[in-house]
Amino acid sequence: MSAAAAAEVPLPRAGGAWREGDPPGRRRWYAAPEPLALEGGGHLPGVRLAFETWGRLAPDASNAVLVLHALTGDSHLSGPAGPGHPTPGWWDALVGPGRALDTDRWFVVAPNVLGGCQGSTGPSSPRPGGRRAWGGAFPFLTQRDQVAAEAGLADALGIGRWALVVGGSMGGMRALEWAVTHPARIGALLLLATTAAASAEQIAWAAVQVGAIRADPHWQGGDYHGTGRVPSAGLGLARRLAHITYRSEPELDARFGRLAQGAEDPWHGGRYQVESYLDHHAGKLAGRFDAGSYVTLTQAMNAHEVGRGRGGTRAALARVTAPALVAGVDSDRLYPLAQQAELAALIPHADRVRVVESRHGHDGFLIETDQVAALVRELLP
Ligand SMILES: CC(=O)SCCNC(=O)CCNC(=O)[C@H](O)C(C)(C)COP(=O)(O)OP(=O)(O)OC[C@H]1O[C@@H](n2cnc3c(N)ncnc32)[C@H](O)[C@@H]1OP(=O)(O)O
Ligand SMILES: N[C@@H](CCO)C(=O)O
Repeated sequence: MSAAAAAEVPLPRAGGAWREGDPPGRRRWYAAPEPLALEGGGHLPGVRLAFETWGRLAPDASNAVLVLHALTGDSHLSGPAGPGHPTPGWWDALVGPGRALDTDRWFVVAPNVLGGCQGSTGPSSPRPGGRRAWGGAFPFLTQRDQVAAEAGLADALGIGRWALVVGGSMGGMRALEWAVTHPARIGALLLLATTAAASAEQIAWAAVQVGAIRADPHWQGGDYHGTGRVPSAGLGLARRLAHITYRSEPELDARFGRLAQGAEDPWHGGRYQVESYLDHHAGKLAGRFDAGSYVTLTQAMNAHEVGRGRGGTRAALARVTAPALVAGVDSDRLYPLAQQAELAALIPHADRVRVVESRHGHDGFLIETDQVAALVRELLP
């Protein structure tokens, strides 16, 4: 740990004596001691990552598990909603005594991604040296930049090697980058519903979402923070479109079919149930997420290509030394199983691709916690 980091933010140390009496899941911050050198050029000063932990770090720091969230997730992996946590933990069923990530045994760390808006530095954060938010001046980030920031957090926590790194979707992209960039720091790897590189179709869906946000007159080139006008209509449209891709056609049909929402009449300005459902998800996201972060993170996902500058996908994946499991969701139309099959085939110590059975599509990796727990238990017996 650098002296500068230690001086800025009180951080836990290996040894297990720290944080007696602190409730698990309390959000903390890591402040990077130096500006972060970015893959696309330039530096990002003042990097902070919000993170939460559960369990206790062993004296030799050998029991740490890193969990990396997806696009609109956060550091609140486990625990109830409360102050600072508008929603309950998004993988609560996996974390706790006796659960797959058994907190009597494992020290679980969940950071909020760099570029996000749930405590980590992102477009809505104050720009160092000024009083305004970064807004549209926030730099372009890649998954590698985000992992570089997370590596700084690991260093500061005294964690040289993770017993397991696990992530789904965008979190899976970062888990993969961890395993390729820092193979010696990974004891085991679990990749869920993710890919070696964003595909043309994934970029296409994402581009329409970014376009919807930028078309909102309140976007103002990303410089809307503090103006009282927020591009929530654009963000809501982006979420509606994204949410369709996160679920499966049979699920939507079985749940909503052609039914009208309550007493509404779709022939006379009313909505179908499925429209109301999308409106609900749009409103929820607009209430908890920053549009600038949505754009930054979406662009970083589009840039994801593990083979870039490493001689291609095959050569990059050959760097992974950890035993790995790669799983996809059978009904996922956004990250189809072929992408996970490719990863499983090319990662040297990966088992055959595993299939999470779910009618829920891509979101199955968040919903089918029993099946995900079984995969975690294979890697952390
Ligand atoms: C719970 C969280 O939001 S976790 C917070 C952090 N967020 C993340 O980590 C992002 C990942 N999470 C997500 O993307 C989603 O929230 C998921 C995947 C967890 C949701 O999955 P599911 O549990 O299957 O929820 P589902 O898509 O069925 O939506 C349920 C909601 O739709 C609402 N809904 C269902 N039908 C309709 C309808 N016809 N009209 C309006 N609303 C409807 C329900 O009332 C429910 O509302 P609530 O979530 O406010 O209680
Ligand atoms: N529903 C997930 C999907 C992204 O993988 C999220 O909002 O993060």
